Amino acid sequence: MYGIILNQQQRSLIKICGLSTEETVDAAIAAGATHIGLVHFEKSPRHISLEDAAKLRRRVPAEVKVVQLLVNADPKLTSQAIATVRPDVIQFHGSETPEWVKIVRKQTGLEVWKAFGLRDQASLESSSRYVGAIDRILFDTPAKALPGGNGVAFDWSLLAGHDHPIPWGLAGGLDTENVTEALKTTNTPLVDVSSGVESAPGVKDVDKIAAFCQAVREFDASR
Ligand SMILES: O=C(O)c1ccccc1N[C@@H]1O[C@H](COP(=O)(O)O)[C@@H](O)[C@H]1O
Repeated sequence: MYGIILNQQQRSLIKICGLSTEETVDAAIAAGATHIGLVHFEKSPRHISLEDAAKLRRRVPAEVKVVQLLVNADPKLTSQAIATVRPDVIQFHGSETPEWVKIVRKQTGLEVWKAFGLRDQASLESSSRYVGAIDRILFDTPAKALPGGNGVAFDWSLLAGHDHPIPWGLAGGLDTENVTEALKTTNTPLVDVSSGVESAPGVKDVDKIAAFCQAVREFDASR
C-alpha cells in the first residue's frame, strides 16, 4: 500500500542551467537537481568553453543528466560539442528548424530538447511542428536581449490544461518565490532555471540553488 502511494507521487524534474564552476555543479547535484545545463553561446554571461564543459561534465553522476545548450550552432560546432562534452541531452535554444534537430537526434541517438518562445495561443499550436523531431519541448519566454536566460517569465496560463503531445518543460524567469505558482498553474513535469538562482548575471548562488530545489520538492510532497 505504502509503495503504491510512493509510486504515485510525482517527482518534478529540475534543471539548473548555466552552471560554470565546480562548486555550483556540486551544489545543484546535492540539492536534488535532475539535470545540469551547460551553455556554449559566446554572447551569454554563462558561456563556457567546450573543454571547461567537459571538465564539469565529469563531476556529474550518471543519475543526473547533463544538458548541453547550443544556439544556432552550425553542424561542425554541434558535433564538436557532442564529442567533447558527451552530454546526455542537447538543448537547442535558437531558431533551429524541426528538420535540423531531427537529423541531430537521428544521427547522435542523444535526447534532443528544443526551447520554444511562447507568445500566445497561436504560437502554442505552432509548436506542434516539432512533434516527432524532438524528445522534449521547453516553453520559454520569447527571445529578448538573449534568446534565453533573460530571467523574464511569460503568461503561464497559456499552458494551463493544455493537452501536451510530447514531454515538455517550463523555463523563463522562474525563481524560488514563483516556482510553486508556476507548478500549480501549468502542472509542468520539468522546471528549468538560470537567472533566478544567480546573485548577478552568470554568477550562480549555491543558497539560491538549494532554496529553489527545496521549494520544488515541497510542492511535490504537497500534491
Ligand atoms: O542562460 C543563458 O544565458 C542563455 C543564453 C542563450 C539561450 C538560452 C539561455 N538560457 C536558458 O534560457 C532559459 C530561461 O532562463 P532564465 O531562467 O529565464 O534565466 C533556460 O533554459 C536557460 O537555460
